[in-house]
Amino acid sequence: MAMKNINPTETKAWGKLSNHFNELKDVHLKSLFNENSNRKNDFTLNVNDFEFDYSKNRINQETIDLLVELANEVDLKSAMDAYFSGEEINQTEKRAVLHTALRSQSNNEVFVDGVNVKPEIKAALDKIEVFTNKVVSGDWKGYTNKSITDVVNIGIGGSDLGPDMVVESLKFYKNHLNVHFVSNIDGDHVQEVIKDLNPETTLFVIVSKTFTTQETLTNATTIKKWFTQSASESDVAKHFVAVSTNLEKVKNFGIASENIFPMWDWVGGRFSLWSAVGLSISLAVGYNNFKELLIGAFEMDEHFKNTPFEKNAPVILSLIGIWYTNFFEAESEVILPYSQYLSKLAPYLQQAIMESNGKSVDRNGNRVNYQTGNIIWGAPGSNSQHAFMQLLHQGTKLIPADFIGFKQSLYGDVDHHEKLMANFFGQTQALAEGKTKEEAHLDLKTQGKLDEIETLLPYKVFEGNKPSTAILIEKLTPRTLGSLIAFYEHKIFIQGIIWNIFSFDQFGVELGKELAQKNLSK
Ligand SMILES: O=P(O)(O)OC[C@H]1O[C@](O)(CO)[C@@H](O)[C@@H]1O
Repeated sequence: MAMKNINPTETKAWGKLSNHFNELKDVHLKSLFNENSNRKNDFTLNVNDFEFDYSKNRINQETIDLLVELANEVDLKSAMDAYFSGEEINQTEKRAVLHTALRSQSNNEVFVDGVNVKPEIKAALDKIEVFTNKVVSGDWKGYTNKSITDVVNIGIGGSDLGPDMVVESLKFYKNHLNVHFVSNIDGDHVQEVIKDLNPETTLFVIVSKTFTTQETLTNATTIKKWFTQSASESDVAKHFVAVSTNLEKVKNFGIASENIFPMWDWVGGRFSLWSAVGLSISLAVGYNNFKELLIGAFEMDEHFKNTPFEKNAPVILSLIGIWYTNFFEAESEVILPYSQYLSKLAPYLQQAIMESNGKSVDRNGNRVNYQTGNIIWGAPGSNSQHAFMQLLHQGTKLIPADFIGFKQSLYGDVDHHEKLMANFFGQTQALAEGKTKEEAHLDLKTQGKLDEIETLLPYKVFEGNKPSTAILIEKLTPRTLGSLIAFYEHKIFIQGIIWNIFSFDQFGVELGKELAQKNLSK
């Protein structure tokens, strides 16, 4: 099953969507709700512990039908089969894209170049489990025979953002180990992290798929130098482990071969937290929780793989994203998790989404004549309400928003949680409905601001009709987090297929690296 490389704007569905857009573009969400009293139910999908409420989007049933027609016309189904079965869909790098195999809980074999990769994945997971248990239990001893208290993940991009985001998101589940992250080439970053660490009780995890990344190698070298000021070269084996595909380079760096965890070419850096790249996650929350994260992702994979497009959450929400980008000409999407634990979700998704779909050449080698990858940004609510939400409510730009909330809090404080979720729902409602001139007039009158009504009135009106999707999840657990991340990963894939671009390479990061290298050798 090969992918079809179709220019989406040349499909029949695209033409129909353009006509449909002209009919719907000025229709207010309020009238869409008035027209259909069952709209919330009609446009909500329940998937395991998730409720995807997409009713506050500027769509009607015809929009969904036409978008699904578009997905069928570009043959999304064949592309999905190619994605899950290990075909070389990353054609520019001649690689399969198999992060889904890393978390597969089924007995299905998955072949890359004729070799079933499932046994290698299982062996790597076993190694992660054994190592995690040794470190967490205190059986793994440092060079002065003390147990490990601190772990430092040294990596950048996908070798940092994913693990860092998950460790932060699952803080509630964490054990006694303190996990730190060093990524920036800025030497102040590494110094800030190591200044309070004790080399006798710290474990360093160097994560680099290629083991050639300037930032990671520079930071690792600085840290090794710092470590060997108090310990000897032979002690390195007790304190340094690495995750990489490049065994030769790791060994040259002085890492013992038994301390090397594998990575594979068929996993992209920004999709790699499910592999040993997630070692610091496993160390922070224990292997069982790491496994739960994988199971959650697998559950979303199964939903995506086996559900008709009309009821398929990643498919429907990706298509709605296309609707905004290519018809409403929205340029950005905001991610608003109503959980402080998810404060690193937006930066993580920035790499996942923008490094994947920030492309302007299609799969036939032609420059695209339509918009692709969006600008992703965001921060947790309720803080964001007191920061940038003004622009969403009354600014000139159309910014579709993903609100992510949980039915239960983790510590169980009902008062706080009720207030948090009242804000969550209040924001989506305010964005959708707005406030009319009449309503604003009445407010000013009630407030006794009679003299100022005429001057203040225009500023007090909210147009509304601002789209949002509410992703409501039972509770933040390793499992639901896994599903949430997998949901966004599939969104990236689907949108890349529709836009007819290659989502899994990242040549755009190279030129700047080359020029930095040239500057250094001047
Ligand atoms: O894991 P590595 O090979 O050090 O790469 C780190 C990151 O650098 C990038 O290649 C971009 O510069 C990312 O795609 C990747 O996640």
